[in-house]
Amino acid sequence: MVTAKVWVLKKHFEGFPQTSDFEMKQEALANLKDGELLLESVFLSVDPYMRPYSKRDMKEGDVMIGTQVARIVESKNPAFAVGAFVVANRGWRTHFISDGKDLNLLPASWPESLPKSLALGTVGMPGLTAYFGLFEVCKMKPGETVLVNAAAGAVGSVVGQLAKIGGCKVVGCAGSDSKVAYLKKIGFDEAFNYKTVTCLDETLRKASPDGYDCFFDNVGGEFASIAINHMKKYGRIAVCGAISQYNDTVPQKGPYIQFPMIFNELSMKGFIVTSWYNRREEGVKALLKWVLEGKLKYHEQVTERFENMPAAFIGMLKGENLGKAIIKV
Ligand SMILES: NC(=O)C1=CN([C@@H]2O[C@H](COP(=O)(O)OP(=O)(O)OC[C@H]3O[C@@H](n4cnc5c(N)ncnc54)[C@H](OP(=O)(O)O)[C@@H]3O)[C@@H](O)[C@H]2O)C=CC1
Ligand SMILES: CCCCCCC/C=C/C=O
Repeated sequence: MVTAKVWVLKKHFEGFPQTSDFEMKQEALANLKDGELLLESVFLSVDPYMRPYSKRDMKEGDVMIGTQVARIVESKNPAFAVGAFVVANRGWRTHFISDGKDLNLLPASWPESLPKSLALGTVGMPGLTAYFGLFEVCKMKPGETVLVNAAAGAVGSVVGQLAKIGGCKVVGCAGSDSKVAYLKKIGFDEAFNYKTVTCLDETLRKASPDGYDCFFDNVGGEFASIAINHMKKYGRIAVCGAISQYNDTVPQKGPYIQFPMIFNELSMKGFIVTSWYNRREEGVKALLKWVLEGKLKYHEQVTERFENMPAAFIGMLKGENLGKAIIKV
């Protein structure tokens, strides 16, 4: 019999998550029935959505939500061979049993040269968020100027590079000078540290005096309120995330957005990446191709050991990650 380690939400987060809000437990897994598989997590993902979704969808004592790349260690299902790797959505667990219906096999064409953890990042959910958010929600066109915040993270770093692939000028910001240097290295035309600029309004104007056609907003709050005034006529805003607000205990009061929306005839659309998953295969194929061609660079912030998942999650929310935050079990 296999015993899985799992992390549960011991206490709902109040403000910034604390390690004491989590508890590690053990779960005895039953023997496999016909049609079932036993899987072990190899890489797990910590993502910002876990913070707002924990409040919306979880109760205390539930296993933390999340995805993993897992290896099939035992199979009583002829459609799944032992040794194959899958992406699963089974939460913070070291091992689990599946009937195969909720698994996505890694593409057979997955190259040996690429880490399988990319299926949780650049070639996974965050990469797909950038792909559909930029091409479908922002409807980015060649020659335009794109603004993205949280640009050195899992989604933002792909947004900026896809904008370059698509023939745009790209401006990004991040929370440290080393992240800014990374953005320049991967091809951003302009990049700045939003924590140290003296005037965000002036910095945005200087980076693109004519304004922005597309704004891929990962952050919300004050940044978005200022950036909206820098949109060009008919500009498009993809409301992807609002990480600056996820840990607020008192909702922020923003300036009101009607004036720039009306006078510049802007479009602003929120989206959830999974609504585009009917085209998941197309997105994965495109992202994988660009990675293999060297046009789409990636960086992963790998935390070793399942035991360190809460620390990795909290660290990611604090900005300790460059690129995708990953846990290697
Ligand atoms: N709509 C959708 O379907 C999806 C939305 N998202 C959203 O996209 C955003 C980025 O996600 P992801 O790329 O996975 O995460 P990241 O890898 O970018 O990690 C989060 C980053 O957010 C930045 N950050 C944290 N707090 C603040 C703050 N107060 N102000 C500005 N930046 C902050 C930090 O970088 P720094 O050092 O630069 O501050 C941190 O590294 C999130 O808002 C997330 O919720 C993600 C996936 C799908
Ligand atoms: C199967 C994983 C689903 C992830 C959906 C993420 C949506 C994110 C919203 C904001 O961060």
